[in-house]
Amino acid sequence: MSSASVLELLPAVDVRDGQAVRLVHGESGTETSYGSPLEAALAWQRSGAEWLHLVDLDAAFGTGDNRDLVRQVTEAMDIKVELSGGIRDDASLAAALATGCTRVNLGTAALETPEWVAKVIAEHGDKIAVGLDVRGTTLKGRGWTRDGGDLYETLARLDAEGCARYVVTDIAKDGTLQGPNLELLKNVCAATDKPVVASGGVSSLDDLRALAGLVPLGVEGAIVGKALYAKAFTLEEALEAVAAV
Ligand SMILES: O=C(O)c1ccccc1NCC(=O)[C@H](O)[C@H](O)COP(=O)(O)O
Repeated sequence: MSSASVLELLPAVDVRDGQAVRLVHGESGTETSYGSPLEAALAWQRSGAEWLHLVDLDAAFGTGDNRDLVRQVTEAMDIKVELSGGIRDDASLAAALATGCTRVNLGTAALETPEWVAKVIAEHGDKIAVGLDVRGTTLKGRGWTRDGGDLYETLARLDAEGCARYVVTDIAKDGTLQGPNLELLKNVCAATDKPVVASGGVSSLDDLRALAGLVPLGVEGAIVGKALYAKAFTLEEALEAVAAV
């Protein structure tokens, strides 16, 4: 479990075809574009973010990659960066870690090549997080398009392998501004002692306060995407709201 008492906020920059975008339910083709990923990342940094959640959606979907741009954005940051999307083998992991990011988030690999994931967890420790992206309790890989087994069975296996942290996304909520799935997060926290980063659905400062209320259970951080781009609140307001809980 995390020792931090204030919920960490990770503003998201999801990159598709060189642009910062947000998707609905993570579905390819539902993109709303928000311009330059570097400008977006710098704006979150200026607003006081301590973390950036940076996703290469093309790498996740297998429609190419934005590797050079992702490296450029990561190198421009003075803050911690969590990299996600298409990190599935030695080459993509080496490229991700070479950007100087703080940690990477593995998704599909944890479902399809568990032996490799166990090996890199053993090698890299808390530089590796695993994304548990679910519909109901079924995990999804390959850009959230393919079933990948049961959430709790996979969580038990990864815990036994020493996985340091989980990024938990309810795909039904992602990009919808419908609020996070607090029940799912509580259930995951009850099933593991490792810190959990919540992702998907944040719509308001009250959602963030509710997530901050789960810090004692093991929720360490929250990824915020659409709500910031849609200007539901500012990052400054969000940081203030979670600091007051
Ligand atoms: O993270 C991935 O690898 C990924 C793969 C395929 C589709 C989406 C993916 N990530 C999306 C995110 O991490 C979002 O930025 C995050 O869940 C924010 O959601 P929201 O606040 O609801 O916009």
